[in-house]
Amino acid sequence: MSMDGLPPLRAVIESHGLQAKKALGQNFLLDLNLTGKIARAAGDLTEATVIEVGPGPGGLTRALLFSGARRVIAIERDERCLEALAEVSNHYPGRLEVVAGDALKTDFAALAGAASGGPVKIVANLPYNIGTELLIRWLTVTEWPPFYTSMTLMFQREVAERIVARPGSDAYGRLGVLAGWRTDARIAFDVPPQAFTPPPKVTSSVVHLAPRASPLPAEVKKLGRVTEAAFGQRRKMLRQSVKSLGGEALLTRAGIDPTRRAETLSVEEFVRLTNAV
Ligand SMILES: C[S@@+](CC[C@H](N)C(=O)[O-])C[C@H]1O[C@@H](n2cnc3c(N)ncnc32)[C@H](O)[C@@H]1O
Repeated sequence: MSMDGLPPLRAVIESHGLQAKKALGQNFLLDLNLTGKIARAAGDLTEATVIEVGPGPGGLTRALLFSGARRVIAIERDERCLEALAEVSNHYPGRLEVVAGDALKTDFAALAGAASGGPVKIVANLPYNIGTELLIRWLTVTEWPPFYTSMTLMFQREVAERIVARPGSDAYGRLGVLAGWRTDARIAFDVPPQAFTPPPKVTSSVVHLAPRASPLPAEVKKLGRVTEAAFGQRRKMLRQSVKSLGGEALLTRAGIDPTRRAETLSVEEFVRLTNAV
C-alpha cells in the first residue's frame, strides 16, 4: 500500500494494463512525493474544486485528494484508465468525479459553474500535444475574472519559458503577452525526464498562473490578431509586420516607434496598440 492507502501506482498500471500511449501524450508520474509537491504548488485546496485534465492512472489525482482537495473533477480521454480512477473515487467517496471525454471539447466554465461554491483551481500534468492550446483557451476566456482562481500546470520547460517570458528575450511571443496580460505567471519548479514513466526527451516545469484582478482593458480577439501579426514576422519592424492592421499610422496613433520589433514591446504597449486598431 502507498501512504494514501491505495495500491502503488506501478501495481495499478500493471493490473489495469495501462501501458503508456504516445499519441495521448502519456508520461505518467508515479512518485507520490512529486505529485504531492505539485498539489502543494496549487496552494490550499481544502475549500477548492480542482479541475484536472488527463488524470491517467490517477497519480496526481490521488495527491490532490490526499492533500485535502474538497472535490476533484477529472477529464480523461483514455477509457482504459477509468477502472483505476473508479478505485480512487471509491477510496474518497463523493470527492472525485471522473468525466470520460476530450478536454478539447469540454466546456470548462460550465463544469466550474456546476461546482458548488469555493474556489476553482486547474491543476494538471497536461498532455504535451494539447497543453498550449488549452492554456490559450483558459487565458482568453471572455469573462474576467475567469472561472478559475489559479492554474498549476506542467509543460515542457521550453513552453514554460515562453509563458513567463519578458520583453527582449527570445522566448517572448504571443504566449508571453497573453499570460503576462491576464496573469501573474511563474515557474514553480523543474521536473527531470526520469521522474516520468516513460521519460520524455526534455525537462518539464510546473508553472503557476494567478489571474490578475484587473488586467489592462483590451478586446481579447483583437489582442490575438495584433500579437499574431506582430510575432508572425518577429524579425521585421512593426510597420511591416502589422501592415494589414494599419501599419505606420496605427503605430503612430498608439505612440509606438514604427521601427521597433515585436519582441521589444511590453504587454502594456501591446494593449495600447490593440486599442488603437
Ligand atoms: C502527461 S499524462 C498525465 C497523467 C497523470 N495525470 C500523471 O500525472 O501521471 C496526460 C494524460 O492526459 C490524457 N489525455 C490526452 N489527451 C487528452 C484529451 N484530449 N482530453 C483529456 N485527456 C487527455 C492522457 O490519456 C493522459 O492520461
